[in-house]
Amino acid sequence: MQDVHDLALMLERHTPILVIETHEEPRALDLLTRLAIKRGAALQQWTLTDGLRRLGFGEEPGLEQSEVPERALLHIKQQQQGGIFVFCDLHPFIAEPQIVRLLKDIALQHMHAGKTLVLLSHRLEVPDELMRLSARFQLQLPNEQQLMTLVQEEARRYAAHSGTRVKTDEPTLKRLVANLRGLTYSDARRLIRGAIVDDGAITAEDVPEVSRAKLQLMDMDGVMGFEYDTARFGDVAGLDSMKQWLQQRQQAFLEADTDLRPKGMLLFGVQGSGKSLAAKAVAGSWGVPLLRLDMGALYNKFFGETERNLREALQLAELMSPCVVWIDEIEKALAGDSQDSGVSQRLLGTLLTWLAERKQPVFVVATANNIHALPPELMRKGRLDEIFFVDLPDASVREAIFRIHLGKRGHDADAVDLGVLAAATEGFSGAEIEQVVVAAWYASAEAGKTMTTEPLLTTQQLVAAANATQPLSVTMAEQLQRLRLWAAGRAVSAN
Ligand SMILES: Nc1ncnc2c1ncn2[C@@H]1O[C@H](COP(=O)(O)OP(=O)(O)OP(=O)(O)O)[C@@H](O)[C@H]1O
Repeated sequence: MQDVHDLALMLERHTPILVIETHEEPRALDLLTRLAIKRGAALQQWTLTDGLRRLGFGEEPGLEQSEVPERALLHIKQQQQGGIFVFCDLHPFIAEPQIVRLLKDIALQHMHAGKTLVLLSHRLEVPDELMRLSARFQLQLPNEQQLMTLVQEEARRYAAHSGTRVKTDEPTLKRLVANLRGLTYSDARRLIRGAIVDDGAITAEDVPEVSRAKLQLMDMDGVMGFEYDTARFGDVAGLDSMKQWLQQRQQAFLEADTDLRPKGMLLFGVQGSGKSLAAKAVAGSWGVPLLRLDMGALYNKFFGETERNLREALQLAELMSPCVVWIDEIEKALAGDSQDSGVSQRLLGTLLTWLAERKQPVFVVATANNIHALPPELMRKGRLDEIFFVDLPDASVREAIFRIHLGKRGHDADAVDLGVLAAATEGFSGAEIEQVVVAAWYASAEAGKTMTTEPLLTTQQLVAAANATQPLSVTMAEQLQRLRLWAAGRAVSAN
């Protein structure tokens, strides 16, 4: 097994403290036990509940019953015998000065007494004093072949238990296995089991469910969210040049080598012009998961660890690849002010480095309302592939938006005069047109005094709803003009 071999190599390099960050404690202990047996070394484990005890060669309770880590460490420091000492619950105590000193004392005995400490926790910040005495070891994650074996094992188990074979098909199985990449053995097994037991089959519906569960397991919930709600290009009226640009890149995104793969795009424009809808449509039309990165939550949830968490979120996106990562209102995180002590600058650095170095097919769709707040470094050619300006829809696109939203609510768009509606909604955004349809629906429901039967909307009702609306382009005419001026020559029109 590769892990035992790698771990043995680390011990041979005389590393006094090994740090293993994992949620798979039993697997790590099993590995250490095998290693200890192979080397004929004594193995002791400390936990908060059982104190120190011997592992691997049969248990010998009462070695040092202390649940207090200082006493266990002192015991190890004073004993003559060498060996491997695994501390499972040390993370809450690791920063305490006595603990640091004792760990250091034992580590310094490493060469002559042959004592190796292993710190095993789900997460562990090693204090600076111990940095040079320690090395991190990462348990290997299962590759696709091993994941496929796990699926087969679970399918056999289910069949033996229920007497029926698990139904699935080759493409779904492949997508499921691809979505399990990056998970530990035990987490992958749990998700596979969950996918099978509900209906005795691995179906297309299990794939997004597994992606969502995986995101939760990775503890990025809130910062990186899985969006079920994707769209298709057919749901987006207009934006033809952007759609064409994306269609030309779909194949390269899914199949090309790293250098040729498209990286992403920035969409900016007035509120409600369909930027978010377009981000959803990229994922839906390309048939890949959509992850939403909430830059605001990065700041709030992990105060003081913002860049590290952005890095982790982006690594996670690679594990979820191929996927689209949608960074909504990117200016909110990157604009920066005198108060943030350079965090936004460092976040930008982290994002740009990742964009340049990322290995997996992850397509970024960043959306922004206020382009003036964005740092010029992000706008430079080559960072993202293109910058699109989403302007207000022209008359023909307004007709198409009416058609989509009337259709969505069960109304026949051919029963109204779309030309008249387009003329009545000059300067309206897509979101405002949708609101006109919704408002007219309520008004007509009110007229018919019933909410249960679908009222038939008339052109007049829709025009009345439009006339009662003051579009943002009127109240924010100046900002819109500034956006258009900035876009000229710097961005491509998405429309
Ligand atoms: N071009 C369009 N075609 C169809 N529907 C549209 C279009 N533009 C906007 N809409 C409708 O308006 C809703 C809101 O638009 P969306 O949230 O995508 O705009 P946005 O530009 O991201 O706005 P914001 O900047 O306020 O987040 C969409 O969910 C959709 O229903």
